Amino acid sequence: MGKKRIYELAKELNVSSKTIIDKAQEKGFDVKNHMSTLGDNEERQLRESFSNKGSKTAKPAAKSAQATQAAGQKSQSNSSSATQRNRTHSNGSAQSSSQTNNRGQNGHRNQSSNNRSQSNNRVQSSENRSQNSGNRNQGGNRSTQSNNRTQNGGNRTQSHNQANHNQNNGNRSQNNNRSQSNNSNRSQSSNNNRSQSNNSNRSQNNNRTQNNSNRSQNSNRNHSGSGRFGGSLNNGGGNRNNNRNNRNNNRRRNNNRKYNKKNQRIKETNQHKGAPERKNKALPETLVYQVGMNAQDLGKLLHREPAEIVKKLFMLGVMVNQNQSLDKDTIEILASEYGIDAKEKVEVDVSDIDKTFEEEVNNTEHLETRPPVVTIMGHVDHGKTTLLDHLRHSHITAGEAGGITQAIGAYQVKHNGKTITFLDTPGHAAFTEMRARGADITDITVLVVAADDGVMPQTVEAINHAKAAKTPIIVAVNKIDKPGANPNHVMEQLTEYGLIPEDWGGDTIFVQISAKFGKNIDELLDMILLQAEVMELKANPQQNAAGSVIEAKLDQGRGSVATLLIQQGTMNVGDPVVVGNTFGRVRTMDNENGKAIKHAKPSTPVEITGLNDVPEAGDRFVVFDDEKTARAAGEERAKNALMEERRNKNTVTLDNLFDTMKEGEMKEVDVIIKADVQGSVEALANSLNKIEVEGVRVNIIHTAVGAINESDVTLAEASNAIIIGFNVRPTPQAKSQADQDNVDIRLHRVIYNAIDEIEHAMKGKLEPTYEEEVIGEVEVREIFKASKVGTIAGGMVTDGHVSSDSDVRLIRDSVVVYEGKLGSLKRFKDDVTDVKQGHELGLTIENYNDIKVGDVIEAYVMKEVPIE
Ligand SMILES: Nc1nc2c(ncn2[C@@H]2O[C@H](COP(=O)(O)OP(=O)(O)OP(=O)(O)O)[C@@H](O)[C@H]2O)c(=O)[nH]1
Repeated sequence: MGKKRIYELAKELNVSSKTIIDKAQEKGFDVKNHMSTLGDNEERQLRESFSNKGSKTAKPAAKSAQATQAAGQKSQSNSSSATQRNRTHSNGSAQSSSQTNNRGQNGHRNQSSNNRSQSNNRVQSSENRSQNSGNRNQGGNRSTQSNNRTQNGGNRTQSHNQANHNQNNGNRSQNNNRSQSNNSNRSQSSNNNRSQSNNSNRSQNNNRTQNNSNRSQNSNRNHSGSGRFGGSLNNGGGNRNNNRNNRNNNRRRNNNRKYNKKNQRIKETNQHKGAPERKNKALPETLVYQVGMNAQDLGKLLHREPAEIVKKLFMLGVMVNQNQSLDKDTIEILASEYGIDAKEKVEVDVSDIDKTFEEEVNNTEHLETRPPVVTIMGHVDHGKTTLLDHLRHSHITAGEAGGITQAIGAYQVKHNGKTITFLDTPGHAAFTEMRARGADITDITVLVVAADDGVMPQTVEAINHAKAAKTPIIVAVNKIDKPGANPNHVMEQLTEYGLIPEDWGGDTIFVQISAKFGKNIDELLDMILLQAEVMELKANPQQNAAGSVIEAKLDQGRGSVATLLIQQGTMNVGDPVVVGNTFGRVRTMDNENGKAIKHAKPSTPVEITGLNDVPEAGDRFVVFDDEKTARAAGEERAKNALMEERRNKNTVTLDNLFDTMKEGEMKEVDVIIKADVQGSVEALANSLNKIEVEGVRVNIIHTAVGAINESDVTLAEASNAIIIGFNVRPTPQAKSQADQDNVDIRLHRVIYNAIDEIEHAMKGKLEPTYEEEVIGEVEVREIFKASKVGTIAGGMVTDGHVSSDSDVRLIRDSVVVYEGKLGSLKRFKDDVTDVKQGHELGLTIENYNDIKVGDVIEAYVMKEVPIE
């Protein structure tokens, strides 16, 4: 026997799945939902705990049976009029009643071979339905049920119970249940027939009893057409309806018979085999479904006729046609009826290429070692371009405008038979900008520091940017050929930033080079490869390509041209690709030397054409299996405007810091400190490091002396950091960039305030401070009373102005009499938003009428106080 599922046990025990789940969890069983399975021991324990409850649940049934008896006796004399009342409800409720009954029977056809216990189960299930899930019938039937119970239940229930007493005392409560259910059947049908048929058929087959009930409905309804209400209703129509009802009922009766026969068959089959018979094609092992599928869809997946699915659902108590959408629970129960597992197929949002990208990048199959991707960073003129130039044996420096690297490029060099990919960025800002757009493409950072110049501000920024990106740093101490070169001094300086040479007990690789003369360049490449080896950089060349845009432009002749770095998979000419918000097919693909290639493996930079628009640097790209999907995804993304998304991106600010921390998204609050002098930077950093709140700590990712610049804002945006400015201000460009990117800049003049503010924000106590600002004064010169609006003060603005959203203070003889809000503000008869000094006005004060001539009304607003 297979393991029992929660819902199956729930059905058997006549309790909700949730009750079982709760109980199971209470007992420490590992169950999650109604589909969870139970071990034999667990099942036994649960049964035991519910067997106690079972006797409790039987009580109300017994009670209601008693009530039935009593009521039945009481209302016997009224039975004919009550019958009429029922009839008025007849049509709709009769239908649902027959449905209910059938459902109940079929749903439990497998549970027992004993007729009596079948009927018990049936009763239980119909009760379940009326209590828990079958809201469908409740409203319409309730009144008729009670009436019927009153009329019919008495006699039959009595005799029935007596019989049960004689037969089996243990079943008493169940039998009572049954009589209840029969009563409710009866509610929609007639008494006489039912009582006859029930009496004669009950012991044999309850299905038939229902059919009899249906039949009896017809006779009653016909009766009613010509009976008490016949005259007042449309007689002819009534007959027509009755005939139709007869037909319907006959059909239903036939159906019921058919189903009953079928049920009997299935019941027998199931009793023997325990699992439904498999027809024609084998069932799939798992039903991979989507919520909302209908019987037709499921039929295709299960290799079964939709009609069979509908029937099966019908037996499970779900009345649907082939086209009706089904919910998750129904589909899962259906699958378990077929004895197979069900798994929901989650709708893939093709336009969410970030998700696809992550999946592709995190794929761990067929992994092969890939070349490292290296970014060279450093202070201006320290020799980045010269180094790359030497590596590529070309002469970029000579052709560069102003000698400053202008474009982002990417190149591959071969060393000892291995490949290294170099990204040439115009500084750390671009590097961080790429990161801000989600393109974490650098594996290793080479920090170039001129030995004659030493550590400069941008060297420090570069270190912090690389650290924030969590890439290992290899220091290339450059220009060692120069007379004033002092590599040791550079090494000393860098220890302050945590970059300690291996010789000195640290773990940072230092290489002393001369980019200009090519000294120790091979050693540098060796070290890069060594670092790469330690990092075990791998990718799967067998899957669809995914990666990032290094740069892109519109070329007059070739259209959109994009330099891409392939981070995963292999890109082929002809591949359908979505790049950022654009899409296309790879028409041509060149390597960094301008040579056309057909395939490109991970870590390869390529230049492609074929996109329908120009993507942005830092955008991600994903190759799709077919062009149709790529187009759909690209168009969808274009529609959603990626830029818009970025703007709405939830950046961390002090205002939302606490909430973000609460959501468990944060373990560290990243902070950038800029101050006027180094002493303040250190004092602030030390104090902030000491703040400890609920396991969250402050992490200072960058500190420097000087104004807050664009690079700081970019770093803050990429790292979700807050910038604290101490005695410094942001540059205008940095300010507008921060506004645009929602980067929180906090400016302070007192260290204590800065610390206090961060601490309060971390504790969720940060509240804006408001200050009252008096904006104007009005002298009341006249009073008007209006029944609807109350007292209207006519007067003159003697100072400042009054605006319609002002708060007001009524002052009489220099004493504040009332404070409240302005109700209305008028000039002559018009509502206005503002009245200036020297102008007359009319005003009311909300909820205050005791205004007098000579009063002074002071208007004020509450202003948020900017943080010091
Ligand atoms: N003597 C000497 N000069 C070097 C060396 N490396 C670079 N230079 C010189 O330093 C100057 C600046 O070099 P670049 O390579 O343009 O420096 P960069 O870091 O790329 O500068 P930006 O592109 O402005 O960020 C050039 O005149 C180079 O010739 C070196 O190893 N030795």
